[in-house]
Amino acid sequence: MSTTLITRIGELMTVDDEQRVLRDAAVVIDGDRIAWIGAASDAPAADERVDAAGRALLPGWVDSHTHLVFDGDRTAEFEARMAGQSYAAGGIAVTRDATRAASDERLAALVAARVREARAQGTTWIETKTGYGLDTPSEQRGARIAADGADDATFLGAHLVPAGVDPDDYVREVCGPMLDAVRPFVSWADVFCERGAFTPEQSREVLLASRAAGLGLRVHGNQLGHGEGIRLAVEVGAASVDHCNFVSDADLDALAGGSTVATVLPACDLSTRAPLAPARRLLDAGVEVAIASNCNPGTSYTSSMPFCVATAVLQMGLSVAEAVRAATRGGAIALGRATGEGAIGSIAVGHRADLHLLDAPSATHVAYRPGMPLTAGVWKGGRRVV
Ligand SMILES: N=CN[C@@H](CCC(=O)O)C(=O)O
Ligand SMILES: [Zn+2]
Repeated sequence: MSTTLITRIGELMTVDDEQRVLRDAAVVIDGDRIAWIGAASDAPAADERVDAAGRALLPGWVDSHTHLVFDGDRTAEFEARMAGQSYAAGGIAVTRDATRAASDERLAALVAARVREARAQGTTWIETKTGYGLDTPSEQRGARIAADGADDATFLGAHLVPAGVDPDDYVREVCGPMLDAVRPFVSWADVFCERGAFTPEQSREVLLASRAAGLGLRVHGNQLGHGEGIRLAVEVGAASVDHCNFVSDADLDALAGGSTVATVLPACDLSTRAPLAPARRLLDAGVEVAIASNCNPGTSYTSSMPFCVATAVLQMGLSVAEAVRAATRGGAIALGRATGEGAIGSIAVGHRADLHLLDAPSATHVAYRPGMPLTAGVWKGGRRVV
């Protein structure tokens, strides 16, 4: 297996247990793993040498929440929103129709193109969901395409009750034949627990059936108003509850007392003109916070993690170190992949060599120069992909 030395790193943000930041540092990649970290002056020789010339090196972004398996866009809905309308779950049906009409090949190509866009901005691990099929054959197809195109695949049959279908019948289908059909392709299940989507009771039913089928759990919760999504996520031991725009003191206590990550979605909050998720308050209460893009055609048509990190710093009150951690290690924790051999989201010996070289001397530039193309190189599993 060949080795690569990345040397003369101006700022190496490890996001490791001690949150170490090394200056004039080097990293050695061996195969798909990180084999060595230390001072550039002590670095061992390697087959290939990359001169970072003072640039910053970070873990690749871990985007733990996207919906990439779709066709069509929702420009008209976005324009209406910018003219004052509020977001409602019903728009999901527009994307469902466009997605069902697309061929398998076209959908797979769309997902691949979206993953390439994300990677070009430093994303090295990406989760994606079904949820624009909404019947058993279409959800199964979405699950297969999600599993082929992304690193983690999530079943979101409980995204919207299709018009004309009885909600209880639909929940029975999600928990029965649909779950059986997607099971070979996914390791996670998610539910949109919100007024206009699924009630807490329906959501609990879907989550418990999914857990019984061996899937890890995630919840879309408290996006459009106060409700039970966050507390339900903690109660069932979900790995993550995502959105969290409306967080009561009881929700905060539940999160602080549990192990569920609160995933905030800054680009979605801007695109829906929602109150920003209270990431500062969550961190201050000791809650593990992740940042993800929520790339989807309805509420957040971007996969730019640098944009999300910049927004978290500029608008949500996070420090650069907190935002970088949330967008790397936080996402890895939300996907159960932050520890052990081959862990992602931090730079440590034995972890996967998923790395992001910035065209800047420090990670601060991601927030200081928002919207600028600052990705100089990306390694995924030790292989240079950008
Ligand atoms: N809120 C639920 N699901 C997506 C939006 C889906 C859509 O509107 O197409 C989200 O995470 O924001
Ligand atoms: Zn989502």
